[in-house]
Amino acid sequence: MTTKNLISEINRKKSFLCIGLDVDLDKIPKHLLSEEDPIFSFNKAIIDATHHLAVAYKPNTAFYEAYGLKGWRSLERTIEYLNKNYPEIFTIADAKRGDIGNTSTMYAKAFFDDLAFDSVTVAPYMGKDSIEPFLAFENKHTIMLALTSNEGAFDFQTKDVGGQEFYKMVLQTSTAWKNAKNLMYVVGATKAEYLADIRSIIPDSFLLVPGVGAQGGNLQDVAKYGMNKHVGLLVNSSRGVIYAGNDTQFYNEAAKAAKVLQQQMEVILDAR
Ligand SMILES: O=C(O)c1cc(=O)[nH]c(=O)n1[C@@H]1O[C@H](COP(=O)(O)O)[C@@H](O)[C@H]1O
Repeated sequence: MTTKNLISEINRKKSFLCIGLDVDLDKIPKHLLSEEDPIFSFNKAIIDATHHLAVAYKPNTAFYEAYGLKGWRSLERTIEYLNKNYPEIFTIADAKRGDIGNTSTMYAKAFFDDLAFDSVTVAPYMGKDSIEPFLAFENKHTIMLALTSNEGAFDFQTKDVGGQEFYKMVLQTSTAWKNAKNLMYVVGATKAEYLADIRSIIPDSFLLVPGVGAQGGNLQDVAKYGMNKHVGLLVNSSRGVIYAGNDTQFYNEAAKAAKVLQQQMEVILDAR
């Protein structure tokens, strides 16, 4: 999907919501466990109930890899279902990959060619030659960790390196990489106050902002400091949406939770 299409979907749906499909068999409603593929059944119900409220879905691959071959099959069925039934939705494989060049190329093929995701998350620690293989894919997006939502973000990312914080150096450096136009960045919603500085380095890039909901990030602050002229934000909530209910009508509860976020986003977008 092109960035242009993503922006027009955001404006059409009045939403920049991304729903995280982080499916844990211990947390899904018990009646689904007797189904042939409980994870896919859960995802399908959530997607069908919320697709009009969200512009993106983000399965975190850990939650699928944890169940081995069966889990990977559930991931494959989920992305196939999204691409076939809701092609206007932006899809994110949250896999946090990145390795030496030839290995990164294989990771990129796995998520862009084989599974046909629109984007994949990557970790920047190994530098330029670990990320450029992802950027070589046309109309695919590589979402690089910049300033993460967790406590450990302060271990390295905010450390001073030659007069500036490390995450700023990462952002600045990445803008010179080949096909940098295909980069988006992850900034945790719990770090909203950093967004103004981040925008001064990458004014036009899309940001994936997880951490609203279960981690306590504030949507209004994220929008205040992080929104650009094209909106430029995808705000993710996983547990706060998908586990809003736990009975046979769980998908209706998820839709209600998604609607609350979408309505807040609509107010923010209308006030621009
Ligand atoms: O890359 C991510 O998506 C990510 C980066 C980050 O800094 N913090 C973060 O929580 N995430 C992911 O975003 C999702 C957050 O889930 P909830 O806290 O349940 O909304 C999980 O899949 C995390 O792995």
